[in-house]
Amino acid sequence: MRKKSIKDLDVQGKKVFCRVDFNVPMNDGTIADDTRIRAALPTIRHLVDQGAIVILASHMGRPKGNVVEELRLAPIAKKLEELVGKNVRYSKEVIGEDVKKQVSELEAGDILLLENVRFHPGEEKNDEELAKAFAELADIYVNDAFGTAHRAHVSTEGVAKHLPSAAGFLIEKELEVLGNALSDPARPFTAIIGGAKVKDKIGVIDNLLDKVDNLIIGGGLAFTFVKAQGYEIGDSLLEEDKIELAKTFMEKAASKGVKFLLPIDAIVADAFSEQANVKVVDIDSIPDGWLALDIGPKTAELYSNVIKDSKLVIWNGPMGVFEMEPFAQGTKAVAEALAEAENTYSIIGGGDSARAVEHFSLSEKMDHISTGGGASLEFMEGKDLPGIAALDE
Ligand SMILES: Nc1ncnc2c1ncn2[C@@H]1O[C@H](COP(=O)(O)OP(=O)(O)O)[C@@H](O)[C@H]1O
Ligand SMILES: O=C(OP(=O)(O)O)[C@H](O)COP(=O)(O)O
Repeated sequence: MRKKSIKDLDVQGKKVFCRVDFNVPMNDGTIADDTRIRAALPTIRHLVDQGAIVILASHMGRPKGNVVEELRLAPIAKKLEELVGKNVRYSKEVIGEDVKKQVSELEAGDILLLENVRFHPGEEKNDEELAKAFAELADIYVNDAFGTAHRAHVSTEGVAKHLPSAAGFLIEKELEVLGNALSDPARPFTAIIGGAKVKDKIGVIDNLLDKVDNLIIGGGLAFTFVKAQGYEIGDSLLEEDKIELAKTFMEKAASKGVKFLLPIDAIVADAFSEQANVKVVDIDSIPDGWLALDIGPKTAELYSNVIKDSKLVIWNGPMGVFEMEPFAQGTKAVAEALAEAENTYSIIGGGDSARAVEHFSLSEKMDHISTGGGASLEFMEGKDLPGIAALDE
């Protein structure tokens, strides 16, 4: 069912409580990457232009209900001011008398940014009292925090139950792009799954096998599959209790005619370190005591060719430990193949893959970089995202 859009609302003179995802990477008090702030600008600008009184709420990091000085949103307010070109007020409180007073002083087109909502112990517990307190500040709730849409917290879900609600432009765009990709995919459709979180990604692999033509596996999670193929993997990442499941996925792929691509060679190291001894080995020759930390050059070439022959590619999770130079080549090769593939629509599923693409200065060449890692994964798994489910239809 289509959710109500911010476009369907008359917000002139109305107080709008708008949840955004300003959970940006910080480096010594400065914003290391403002992508998520920029991604929320269309909604914020629309609200300002339509004469709404804009109350913005976001989390940053995981302060677990405590006030953590380094996680205050003051630098975000400043950055936002620069980006929207107008004064942004900032409250050092999440909720309370001071917030109420500040809200009462706002006029149409004004913006107030509340303090990091996760400083309040009620936020992540989806506390009803906090939901009511937020709702009392406003007339309308807009959710534009796609990156946090998979969390059922007060500012993403609870508050929606107390106010008329709608989705912002970023959430709409993410749902449209990801939804189209999955419901009516251009073919050949290839999914690339990498990274380290085997447990988190098992569900999505199962679900994707019903949709894709090619499933490419890389990163640390590949080695549970390599082990399932019967090879020794040394000290590489392994989820012992997922080996049997990995086998069933390979069988499912075979029975569905889905090409299931696993590394055929790897870069192995004798320690998890940039200074380690490193060599390239075929996948059946990972030495005892060594760790596979990247796909090898033959695998990179194989994967690149499949990418270039695809019409649609979704990518979640790096191919190796790209943060360390000796293990960055596989991820770089995949990013470059996507950048060069002119007839391929590329979707990057947030998180570390987005960071990797940025790291190789290839972001501009991608068709869609999702602002949500976990959220885009849960969406691809076919799960309902609570932050979206709670919005009015
Ligand atoms: N072969 C590997 N062994 C161990 N860690 C790996 C390997 N390949 C990739 N990684 C690590 O996986 C991490 C990202 O995993 P994950 O969080 O699952 O991805 P994402 O954030 O894109 O969803 C990166 O920090 C990377 O260093
Ligand atoms: O950065 C986020 O998620 P992501 O790393 O999965 O993209 C979101 O802001 C959600 O943060 P959370 O995982 O602490 O709830």
